[in-house]
Amino acid sequence: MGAEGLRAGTEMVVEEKASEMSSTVPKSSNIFWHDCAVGKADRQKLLKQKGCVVWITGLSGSGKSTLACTLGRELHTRGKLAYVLDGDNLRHGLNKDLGFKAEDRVENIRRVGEVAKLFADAGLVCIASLISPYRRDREACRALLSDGSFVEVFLNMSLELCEARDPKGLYKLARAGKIKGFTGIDDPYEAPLNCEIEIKEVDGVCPTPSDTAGQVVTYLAEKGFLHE
Ligand SMILES: Nc1ncnc2c1ncn2[C@@H]1O[C@H](COP(=O)(O)OS(=O)(=O)O)[C@@H](OP(=O)(O)O)[C@H]1O
Ligand SMILES: Nc1ncnc2c1ncn2[C@@H]1O[C@H](COP(=O)(O)OP(=O)(O)O)[C@@H](O)[C@H]1O
Repeated sequence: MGAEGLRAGTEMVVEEKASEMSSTVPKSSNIFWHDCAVGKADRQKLLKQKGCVVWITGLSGSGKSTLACTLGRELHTRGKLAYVLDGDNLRHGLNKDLGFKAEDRVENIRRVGEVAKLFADAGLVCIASLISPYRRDREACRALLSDGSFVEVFLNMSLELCEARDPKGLYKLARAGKIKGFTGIDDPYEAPLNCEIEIKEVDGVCPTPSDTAGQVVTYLAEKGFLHE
């Protein structure tokens, strides 16, 4: 095969691989996918686990960060490598240029979805905890992962409960009109329609973080993510 034929063939493979790996068509042209000799399967073998994303969604105060950390610790104790991507924390760095208007939230979720996908590709259990209020954006993150490796956990706590907790005093500020566009008050939260795990209050009592983390660990184990 001449140099031209080889180049065309290589570009075709590169385009196929890139479209498999990326969510959107890149803006830049003349970019090429470069594969490495060590792949996801090799990393999973090394770690004795399978990469996946546990995506925790819910209102502010619903317990996302608490669950993310409890789950992270539980997996660590079991010798499984996990990493928490917390919305609040990421807004101090990667997403510090973003606010809370709709388009910023969309971009926030898109970026975290892509980062989570990289962590899963690295072979880790990536725990993402963000309000992620728009269904479409969560579904777009789900679509980035291969079948079954996006596990959506919905902390379905009532606004009343979250507002009563109000650990940061943000609901109080939102009610006083000092924060505009606060999720659940004057900005929407779209509940998942088909999440893998839904956590609800039972007789007004919320399951403990430890019980919920246990439920997620059981799910991950049953689906085969905690062994190679
Ligand atoms: N307007 C408004 N609406 C909702 N939340 C607000 C807002 N302003 C600040 N905060 C604080 O930001 C945290 C949510 O960040 P996220 O990145 O998870 O939000 S989102 O997914 O982009 O909607 C959220 O943290 P959590 O309480 O842990 O959910 C709040 O502390
Ligand atoms: N399962 C739970 N039961 C009782 N209180 C909880 C539970 N999970 C979290 N909390 C408390 O609720 C508040 C909000 O939790 P947090 O994890 O910060 O929520 P979010 O990240 O969704 O804003 C905190 O004071 C936390 O200690």
